[in-house]
Amino acid sequence: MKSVELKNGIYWVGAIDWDLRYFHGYITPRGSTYNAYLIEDEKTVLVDMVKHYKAEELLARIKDVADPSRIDYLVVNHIEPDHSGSFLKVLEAMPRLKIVTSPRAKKGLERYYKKEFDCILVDSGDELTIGKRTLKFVHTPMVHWPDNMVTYIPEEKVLLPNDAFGQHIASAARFDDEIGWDIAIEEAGSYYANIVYPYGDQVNKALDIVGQLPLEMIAPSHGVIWRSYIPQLLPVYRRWANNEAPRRALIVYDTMWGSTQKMALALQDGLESAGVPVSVRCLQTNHISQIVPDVLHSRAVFIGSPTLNNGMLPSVGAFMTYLKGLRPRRKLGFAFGSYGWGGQGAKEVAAVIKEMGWETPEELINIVYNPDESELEAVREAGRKLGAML
Ligand SMILES: Cc1cc2nc3c(=O)[nH]c(=O)nc-3n(C[C@H](O)[C@H](O)[C@H](O)COP(=O)(O)O)c2cc1C
Repeated sequence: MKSVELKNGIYWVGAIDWDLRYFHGYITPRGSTYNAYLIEDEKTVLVDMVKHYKAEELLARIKDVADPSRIDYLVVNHIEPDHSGSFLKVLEAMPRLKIVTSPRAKKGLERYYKKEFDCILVDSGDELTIGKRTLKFVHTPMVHWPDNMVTYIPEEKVLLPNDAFGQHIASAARFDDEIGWDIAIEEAGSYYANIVYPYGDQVNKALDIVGQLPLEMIAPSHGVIWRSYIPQLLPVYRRWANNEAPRRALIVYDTMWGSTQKMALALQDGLESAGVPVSVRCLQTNHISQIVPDVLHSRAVFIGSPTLNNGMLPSVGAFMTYLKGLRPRRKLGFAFGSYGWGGQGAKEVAAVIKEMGWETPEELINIVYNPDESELEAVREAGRKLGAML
């Protein structure tokens, strides 16, 4: 297994997970990578690791550059098992290694691996000299776990930010320009929407620091390494963190007998006639994790559910639970649906929308059984009205 030299003695030594399709509830059609980095200087440093079943691949790629037994430091930027799962095997192969991490990560490692570890604990702003180069650590708590930190190498202008700026892509390409902006940013958006979305305030704080650093390379822990598209990437991340979305609409719904679907399509019609580009996602054919990137990229979001047994459909319930946890803000939208006698489905959706603090010019549109043409026209009109407000 080969390593890839990124820059003067800095190597990618990670693992490629070609078969990964499910990542803690998130569908990953392109697979992923777990990126680890080796820095060769007077001291040899491994930054981050890989998932448990990829330990051998990590060690093989390290051996391409250095004898693992002479590695001096392991920097743990984040303890989540997709990065730390190989930790015990790494410690076994690297007996002289000293662990460099944050106090919170040390506690987390000890909980996960049921042992005490001697660590060099670093605070935000601390530096470690490894020869000609310096490693500078910046804590970025809750981007997206409490232990998160990033490592910066000022002499090389390289940032190793772990999960920030990541994307789930398995590829022979190691760099953004090898895969192209469109795929890299699409997957970065999907990653942001599914994993980082709730932490916009913390991302903004991290961007305030990162934005000041001279950057030639951002090497995250998943996907391709950013070297050509950094000037485009940082403003996009800032917009996501600020919950700024373009003038687009998303309609998400499920249906049992087609009535809520008719309403969804009438809404689409109304929005389109107001000149708003619309995505329509039925929960029978789209996984919730593939819909939330559209939430990120849409200023308006409409959610439809029929009523089943005094509540919303379970598929819509799962979507609402996921969505609420991701805390999307600055959205416009309303609930809609068809019902027979109680109408609680759309009402439950409306209650969650209210809880999320979205602007709702129409609170909800709830129609008994199969909508007739005049009712569909009212839905179309609501779409046109809201489209004009966007
Ligand atoms: C199994 C089942 C349970 C239902 N339970 C309720 C209910 O508790 N309250 C209600 O108002 N309507 C209930 N309905 C009626 C549906 O909400 C109604 O048929 C609606 O028009 C379905 O919309 P759809 O065509 O978009 O699926 C139920 C329908 C089915 C099939």
